[in-house]
Amino acid sequence: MKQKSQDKLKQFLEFGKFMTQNKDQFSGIAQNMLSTQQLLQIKQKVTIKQEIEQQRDFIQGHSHNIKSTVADQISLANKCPLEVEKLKKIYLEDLIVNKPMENCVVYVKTFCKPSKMNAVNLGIEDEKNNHIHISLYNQEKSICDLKYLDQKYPLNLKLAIKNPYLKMNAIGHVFLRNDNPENILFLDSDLQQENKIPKEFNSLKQKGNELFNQKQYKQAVELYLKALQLESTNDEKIIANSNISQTFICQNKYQMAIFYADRALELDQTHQKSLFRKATSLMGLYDFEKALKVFQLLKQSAESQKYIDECKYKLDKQINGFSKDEMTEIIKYKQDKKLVNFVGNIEIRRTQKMGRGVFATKSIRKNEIIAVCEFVQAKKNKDEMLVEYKNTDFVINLHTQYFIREQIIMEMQDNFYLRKVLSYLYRGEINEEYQIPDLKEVFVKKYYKEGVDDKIELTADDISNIIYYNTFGSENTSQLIMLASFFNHKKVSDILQIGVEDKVFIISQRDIEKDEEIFTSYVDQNNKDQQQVAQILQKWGITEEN
Ligand SMILES: C[S@@+](CC[C@H](N)C(=O)[O-])C[C@H]1O[C@@H](n2cnc3c(N)ncnc32)[C@H](O)[C@@H]1O
Repeated sequence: MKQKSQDKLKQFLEFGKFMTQNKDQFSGIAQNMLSTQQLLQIKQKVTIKQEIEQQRDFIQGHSHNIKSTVADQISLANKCPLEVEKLKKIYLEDLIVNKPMENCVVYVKTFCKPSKMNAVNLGIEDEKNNHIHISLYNQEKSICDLKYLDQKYPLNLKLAIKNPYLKMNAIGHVFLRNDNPENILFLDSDLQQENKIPKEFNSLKQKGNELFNQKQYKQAVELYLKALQLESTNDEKIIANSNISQTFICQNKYQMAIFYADRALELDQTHQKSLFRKATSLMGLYDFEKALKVFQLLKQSAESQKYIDECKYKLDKQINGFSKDEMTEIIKYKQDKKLVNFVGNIEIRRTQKMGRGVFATKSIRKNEIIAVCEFVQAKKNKDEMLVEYKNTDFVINLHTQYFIREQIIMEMQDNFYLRKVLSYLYRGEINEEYQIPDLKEVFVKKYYKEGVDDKIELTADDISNIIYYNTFGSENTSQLIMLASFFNHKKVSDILQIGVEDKVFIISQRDIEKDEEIFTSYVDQNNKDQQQVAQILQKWGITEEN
């Protein structure tokens, strides 16, 4: 394990040098800012997982010496008593090192399998995605029987930790320590909750609604689906489908919301809530034209009129064009919700001379939102810079490139989707037979073919190449906008890219005909230094500008 991380560090350093030697490569545009908090959380989670896995490997290697005793029979006796509700609820980030937090409780769930040395070691996360290692002392008398531990501490086991104590040990390792088993309360794991599920439609619906109100959407959907499996009446089916639709709206999963609203509407095409939910979802997908038609099916009321007016306004703007400022405003309007991925009327096709490119499948109007997709970004953070790269501002930019790579490698370990998207970019760059991804499947549905896609592997070198050819950077930030990487270069860009939160909006800057190729510009459009522009483009293999 140690060797592995040393190798990784070596690769990073080599990559940094490579970046410095090729610094002209990395000019371009970048506007958005994203905190490094996300990266640190991922790093933390991966590190804890690795530590605990290492211990488990060790235990497995010595299992012939280890026996569990009768005292270790599984017991979930210390179920959560009510008194915990009187304690102050805090999060992992509120803890102070070496100070027991009296009369407080932190709610967490496990995210990896347990191990045991002197204490039982668990990786836990709270509702804010903070992760930490916890050591439970005095829980088990015997040493370590992994089968037993796995049963007692399953994944996603919910725990309430009373009077949590964050400890720093002699070598600076910070972890939660618990010596008193009574302070660890086993709440229900998802598995145990199964047994409590009611068997009758109304109770299922009611329980689903309760979970919905607590924003436990996934669990609520499960109950509504269970209710649908019963021999329910049409009215009941309508309610359950419509409620599922609403649950997906709350998660900004509009395609799914439409699917379930439609199932309710198949049984009653005038069901008001389902019509409303479908129309709202279509708005969420920026399909104002269809949304308007559905809103117009609602019974007339002041409220439905309000939605119709809003929808008409947006449709009119979509047809007649937004100014850049208006567009930014509209996008901001969505900021209070979590943004979703969207792919409009575009697809990837082969070009004559430039490998793959992005083409319009229908005519696209000026200022239309062509796509919304996530991106990976690193921003300058002086504290985290490596000493060797501290000298010039330019090098800071190189560091962000380097940092992105680190971030991607960390994220890829758990994020299959990211691996898949990157594999399309990478193979596109090296293979004659460029792969043609279905953008909707990859970016919106995040579709996955078991047995085929799970073989995707990318080495650190592959990632370096992807970043080398696809990342844009400025002095402060570097971005890898995966979907945007399929656009070829032209002097004057056809598109505008606006970053909002963790997404980039790709917006047309002119009317585009069906079947036309859509281009972006790889260089800063304000750069008047022709020689420099030519040099930058040459490195992309572009000698003549179209
Ligand atoms: C970000 S990728 C664009 C997608 C790429 N065509 C593909 O199939 O993966 C950049 C690469 O596309 C090619 N390319 C883009 N614009 C070009 C242009 N105007 N002329 C020639 N090649 C171009 C170059 O090979 C460049 O390195």
